[in-house]
Amino acid sequence: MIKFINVTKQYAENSVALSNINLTIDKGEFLFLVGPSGAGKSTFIKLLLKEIEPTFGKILIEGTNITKLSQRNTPALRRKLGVVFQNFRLLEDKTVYENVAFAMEVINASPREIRRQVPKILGLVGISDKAKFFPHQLSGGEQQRVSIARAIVNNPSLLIADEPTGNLDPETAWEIMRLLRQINRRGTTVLMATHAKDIVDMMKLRVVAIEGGNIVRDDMKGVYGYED
Ligand SMILES: Nc1ncnc2c1ncn2[C@@H]1O[C@H](COP(=O)(O)OP(=O)(O)OP(=O)(O)O)[C@@H](O)[C@H]1O
Repeated sequence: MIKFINVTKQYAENSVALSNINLTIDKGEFLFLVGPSGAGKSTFIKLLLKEIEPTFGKILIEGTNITKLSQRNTPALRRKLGVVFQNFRLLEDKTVYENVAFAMEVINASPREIRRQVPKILGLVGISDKAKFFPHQLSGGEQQRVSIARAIVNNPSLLIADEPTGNLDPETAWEIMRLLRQINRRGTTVLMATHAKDIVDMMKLRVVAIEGGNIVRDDMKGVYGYED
């Protein structure tokens, strides 16, 4: 469903963030993206989100070459992608329910669909009892559940998680991992960039390691492979 074909991203003349990357991610996979700081992980994610454009090469998402996509068609692409960040990025002046509903409002879902879908997703991520709370009234793990709910409420085919456990204690981090794996088992492809060695080593899933803009490892049932 995702293909990077000879993708290079050069920010400046002497700064190549990704160098001739070729990678295929199949539908339903769970993939960890690892590598030292500055390796190119965020650049990889920004390219998928079309926040930046590759210098060379193309990126296909479900057969669509996103590098060729017009601005008019970019929202349709973004609908296929859900994103979760380390620092949650919830709207502080909206309740849990409203945060998730808002993601549906911006794609013009009907009020009826929203009333039906939001409670269902809050249930799925295990946060129904906090629907009327504001983000500052929630623990970090609960806030991350809300941000996951928001990311999946429009049924994206790919969920991108950029360090989703980075701000959580180990126990809460594992709860979030169980949730991401559950969402993956329901059919959503998951791409997770992380520095969480224990999690990567325990889960025995596909691991792609980037160093200096190159893919240096791509293993099924891989390991983290770094000491930090
Ligand atoms: N806007 C930019 N302009 C110039 N160089 C950049 C820019 N963004 C990133 N880079 C460079 O590209 C390289 C890859 O950066 P990137 O942010 O993708 O790394 P990363 O693997 O996500 O790191 P981390 O694990 O610390 O988040 C780095 O050398 C970085 O300095």
